[in-house]
Amino acid sequence: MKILIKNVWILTMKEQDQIPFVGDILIDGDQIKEIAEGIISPADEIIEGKGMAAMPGLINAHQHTPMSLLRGFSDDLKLMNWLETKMLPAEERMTPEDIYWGAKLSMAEMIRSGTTAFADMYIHMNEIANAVQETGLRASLTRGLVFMEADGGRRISEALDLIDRWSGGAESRITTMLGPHSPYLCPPEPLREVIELAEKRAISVHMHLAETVEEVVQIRNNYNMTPTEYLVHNGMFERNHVLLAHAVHLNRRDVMLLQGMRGGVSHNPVSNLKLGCGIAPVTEMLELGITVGLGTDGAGSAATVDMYEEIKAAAWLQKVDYGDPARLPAHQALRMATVESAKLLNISHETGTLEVGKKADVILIDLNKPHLQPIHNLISLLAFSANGGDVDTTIVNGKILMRNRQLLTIDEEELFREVTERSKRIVHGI
Ligand SMILES: CSC[C@H]1O[C@@H](n2cnc3c(O)ncnc32)[C@H](O)[C@@H]1O
Ligand SMILES: [Zn+2]
Repeated sequence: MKILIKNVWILTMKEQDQIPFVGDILIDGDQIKEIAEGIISPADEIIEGKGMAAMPGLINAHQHTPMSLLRGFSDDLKLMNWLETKMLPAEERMTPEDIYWGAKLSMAEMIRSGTTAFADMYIHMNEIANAVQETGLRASLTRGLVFMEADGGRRISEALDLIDRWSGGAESRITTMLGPHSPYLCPPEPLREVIELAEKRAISVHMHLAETVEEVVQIRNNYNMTPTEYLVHNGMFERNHVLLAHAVHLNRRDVMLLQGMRGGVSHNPVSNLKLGCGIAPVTEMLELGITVGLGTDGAGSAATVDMYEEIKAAAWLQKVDYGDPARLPAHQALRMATVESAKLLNISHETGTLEVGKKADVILIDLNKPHLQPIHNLISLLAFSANGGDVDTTIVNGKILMRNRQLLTIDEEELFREVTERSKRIVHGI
């Protein structure tokens, strides 16, 4: 299948300060074949891009997709209380089919708001992989491992089963990681086992870190270390590529300990704001060369999985935290949501920028909207004025998943019917 996008504003995200230009993009199969002005080529589908902007699909570096079923069910609680009294009991009531439909609900929202790839940590990952296969998205899937319960061993076997069954699956759109949940739910011995397993099999690790003050206090009381020191002490960063979610409560020494790590940090500002967790030291990490991408966390905490909200929140938080409007400018926030997140998922050789030879993960944003005019500075508009509803077309791996805001791989009527019934049972037991 060949797709030719004509006369579109192009933002490749390849260089730091690329100036957007008007041109054409030719997609052949799953790859970008050419980016230039005036491309003449036969194509199966020609998209007139006049009045639109093309940019790399957004990459959500930390998600729990089925938690869309728990959206709006619990507000105004602190993280531990929210998790222990609301989320975990509801998750106990979720069947594998619920997980499938909840994941699909998140995927519909992601395609609609321009996300083309995401990193997911949850349970019943086989169902999520099936949903990825059907919807056409790109994903890094992780079975979350919690070791405070007796069946931690079974969960490791589930994690390995996911890896063996799905790595490279769905036309190579699926990759996998190992997911020890967090320092507070992973004691040293099983944590070290997971780290060794990850090293032996060259699998990346996806883990929550230092999300709350309470976590820092608990790890200090148990091990007389910060959560970051705890991971270093157990050998997390010696050889592994690691995707750390949150990293809100880091002291200066912690930030320095992360310098040079393979992988990096997924900043999830909306979830951190809503749960009252704090503001991550993003610009400090960036100054030390640590890769910082962007994620939403689950819709149970973030309320939406629209990455445009994260782009804005990330920038606003750094500006207000330092009292300096020059912190985290528009192009840097967009980089975090694309090329930097791709590094966290270990897929930057394939996606995260618009480049010849890379996978065709492209989104088109409709600029014919009052809030996107006039076009003085396209980068500023896309970072600070656009929202997920402005995405007109979403293409992943050369396949169109949404065109003119019509989803092509998901039946939304059926989806809404399923999630309405299922969420009632999960949340209210009816
Ligand atoms: C065992 S699968 C993943 C597990 O993580 C829980 N979760 C969702 N959001 C957060 C968060 O912000 N911090 C910590 N844990 C979170 C989710 O409910 C699943 O149980
Ligand atoms: Zn999370």
